[in-house]
Amino acid sequence: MKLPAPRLVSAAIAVALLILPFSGLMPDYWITLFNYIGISSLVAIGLVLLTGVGGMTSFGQAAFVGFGAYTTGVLTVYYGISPWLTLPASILVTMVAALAVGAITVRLSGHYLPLGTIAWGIAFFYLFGNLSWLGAHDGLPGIPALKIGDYALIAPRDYFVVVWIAVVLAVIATQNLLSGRVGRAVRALRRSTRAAEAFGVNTAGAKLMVFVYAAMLAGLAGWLYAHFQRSVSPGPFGITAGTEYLLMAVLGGAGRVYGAILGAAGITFLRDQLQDWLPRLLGHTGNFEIIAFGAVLVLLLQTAPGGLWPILFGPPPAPKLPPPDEGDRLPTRALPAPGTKLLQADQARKSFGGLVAVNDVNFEVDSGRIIGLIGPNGAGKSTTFNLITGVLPLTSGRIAFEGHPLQAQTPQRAATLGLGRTFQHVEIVADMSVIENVALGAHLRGRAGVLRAILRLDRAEEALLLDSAMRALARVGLADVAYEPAGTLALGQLRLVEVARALCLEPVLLLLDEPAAGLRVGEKKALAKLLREVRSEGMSVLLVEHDMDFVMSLADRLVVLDFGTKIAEGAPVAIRQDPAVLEAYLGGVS
Ligand SMILES: Nc1ncnc2c1ncn2[C@@H]1O[C@H](COP(=O)(O)OP(=O)(O)OP(=O)(O)O)[C@@H](O)[C@H]1O
Repeated sequence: MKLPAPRLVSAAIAVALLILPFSGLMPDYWITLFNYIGISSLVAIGLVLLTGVGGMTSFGQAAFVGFGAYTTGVLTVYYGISPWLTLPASILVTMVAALAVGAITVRLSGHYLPLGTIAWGIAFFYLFGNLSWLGAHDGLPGIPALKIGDYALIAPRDYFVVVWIAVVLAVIATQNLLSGRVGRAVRALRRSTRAAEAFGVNTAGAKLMVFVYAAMLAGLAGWLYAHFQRSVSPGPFGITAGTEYLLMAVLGGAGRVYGAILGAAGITFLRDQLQDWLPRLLGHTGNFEIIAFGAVLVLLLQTAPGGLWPILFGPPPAPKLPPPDEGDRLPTRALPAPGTKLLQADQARKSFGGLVAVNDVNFEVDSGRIIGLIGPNGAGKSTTFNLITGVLPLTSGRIAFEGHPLQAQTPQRAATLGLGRTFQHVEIVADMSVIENVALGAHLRGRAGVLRAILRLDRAEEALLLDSAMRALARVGLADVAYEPAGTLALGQLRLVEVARALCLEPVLLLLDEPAAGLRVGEKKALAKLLREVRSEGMSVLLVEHDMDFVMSLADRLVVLDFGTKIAEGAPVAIRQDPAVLEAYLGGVS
């Protein structure tokens, strides 16, 4: 049986937490523990975004807590500045440090990225411990308590309010960020960087943004920690603490914001109990809880890699917003007049070492036409697609789109110019709803950035983006599965989701890589009808397809490649009779 909806449970827990510390029933010791849980939750929420959502595993987050803590420590102890004024300074210093470290770190991929975070995590720990003006390994004592007027927030009960207000604000801000246009792009990054880039997402920028956001939350945690502890020393900002924060995010559910609080509570309680019980059981003291944490992590990764939150509460709900007012639409793109020269490939060549995958190919695509790009396996069709869409650079030759040379093309620029594509091997974010996958296609048609999302000022635009996604889904006949997780759909449906996503870009040229593969007969007919419709609206289509009946019945013109070389071009009727094509591709069957 499923527990009640997360919101209900979290509301009940929140109310209980609000009442208990002030009821007199909870001893100070436990309230203190809850304060540490709150402070750790802030770091873990950042890690949810960074690691769970953005896919960047960081062991070094404790160092950013250190930046926040030492900044306020130095400013309050040496310069006597009010702690409330040092809050922005703590966050700003952490932000600057994160920008510097992140600019290098987020470029790393695979296991180099976590290794990189370990490296700077250790480096900052030793830096804090060796700078004499930071008190070296002894740290900085005498940090003042937070005060409201003359009232110092020293009692755990008082500090509880400050900590949990910060946690609630961080949860709201992070949820808001994730539910908008930028958040969708970040969520797409981990599963499909190629898809995100193909629809205009600046992946390096999005990764850096997440990195800095997570560090700022850690900086806030550091500020809270310093004024609660009223002293700072390097110990809590080292790699052990960094690993614990990561464990919190993984335990709760690395992709879920509320999971961060659950994980922080789980690990903090566990550490507290283990530090109590293990020395008694083993007869001497030591950091034995680290061994237990290691065991928990291994067990968790084997049995519940998604963490506890999804097990308890299932997948996150798909976003539903009230539809925009009648007639309210995203701005549309003006399509060129039918017959205008759109795409021109002139002696386009791509070599992979000694292999010439595309061999000085020439062809043109006019607006309002469907052009089929066909050829046997390995003929160079997908490579040609990748040259046009900026995934691969040309070795020589020229490709121009609406007069713009595409030599220094990136996938993001291709999307900006109006090139919308699907992939030969579907690139879908499986754990995101179908409608959000499709809305990713409209990324460039929205403007809302991080701040607007956090402040929830993006709702009107978000409603338009989701409305546009719903319309595209309706066009491909998948409106009824809009709110399902995309991973639950069959391959044929996923291909149609990709078509809908590409349509959501409002492309000038739609590039479809084997869209009919895996489709049933009825679905193929519906897709053919849709492609004729978009052609009549003035859109052009470049279609790579192995299903000859499908492509012959649709295309105005065919370009035939074999071993990277163009061997024929013309109307489908002529191509059917072309001896070179029959020989190379159709195997003599007309
Ligand atoms: N990144 C790469 N590195 C090296 N060789 C590659 C690369 N990508 C493609 N090739 C080679 O280039 C040639 C053309 O491949 P491409 O995928 O473009 O063919 P295709 O016509 O799309 O084939 P299919 O219909 O099987 O998808 C093949 O010989 C392939 O092995």
